Amino acid sequence: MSINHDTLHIVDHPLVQHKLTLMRVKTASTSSFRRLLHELSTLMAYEVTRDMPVHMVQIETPLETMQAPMIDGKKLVLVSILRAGGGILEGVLDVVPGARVGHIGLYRDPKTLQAVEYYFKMPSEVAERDVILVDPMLATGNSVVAAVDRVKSLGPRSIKFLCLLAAPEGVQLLQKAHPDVHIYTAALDRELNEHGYILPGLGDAGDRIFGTK
Ligand SMILES: O=P(O)(O)OC[C@H]1O[C@H](OP(=O)(O)OP(=O)(O)O)[C@H](O)[C@@H]1O
Ligand SMILES: O=c1cc[nH]c(=O)[nH]1
Ligand SMILES: [Mg+2]
Repeated sequence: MSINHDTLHIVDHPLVQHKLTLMRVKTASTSSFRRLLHELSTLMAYEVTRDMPVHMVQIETPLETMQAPMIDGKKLVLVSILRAGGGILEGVLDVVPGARVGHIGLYRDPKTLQAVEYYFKMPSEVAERDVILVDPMLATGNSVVAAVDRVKSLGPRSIKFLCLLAAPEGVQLLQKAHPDVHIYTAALDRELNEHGYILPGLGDAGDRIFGTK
């Protein structure tokens, strides 16, 4: 199966690419890794929200009355896949502070690489809202497919997935399971290794964000 590039958006802005390179370097400290992830997420938020609906409101400038566009941030639901999704969530919330937030706790079983759910908490109104799922890594795709399965059962209007790094295997799995979900990533890396880690990748995102291991 090949990749559908119509629903895969690689954010190739030089600032995004520069910061991603700094994050990949193995000697990057926990604090700089976390800061870069935050900055990168803010930049990528521009792309993933590009087609957000706006409505016109009447305002008074110092000189006259005009109709001007506004978004309704509350219509957006950000869903963070714990743990590592939290790093992206904070950056996106900086630019869409009114968004509602849900969390899904998932970890990969190291042997089977299947996603195991341990937490699920969503805002009360997800039906007919636009959802952006966030997690830095799309490796086998098992975690994001499990997350989309859960969120879809709540009837949102749309779901997008925002990550930092994607492997071809994970993109294909997500596109096969949920062809309607657009994927936004800073890079499409080469492949997975035998432990399901992305190559060349950046290592274990959760461990690098939180300084565990
Ligand atoms: O596409 P997949 O093969 O499912 O892998 C990607 C998942 O692996 C990582 O989480 P991990 O399981 O390490 O949990 P953590 O965020 O708690 O470290 C990452 O943050 C994704 O959620
Ligand atoms: O390379 C990988 C794959 C899964 N999860 C990570 O944090 N990194
Ligand atoms: Mg991890």
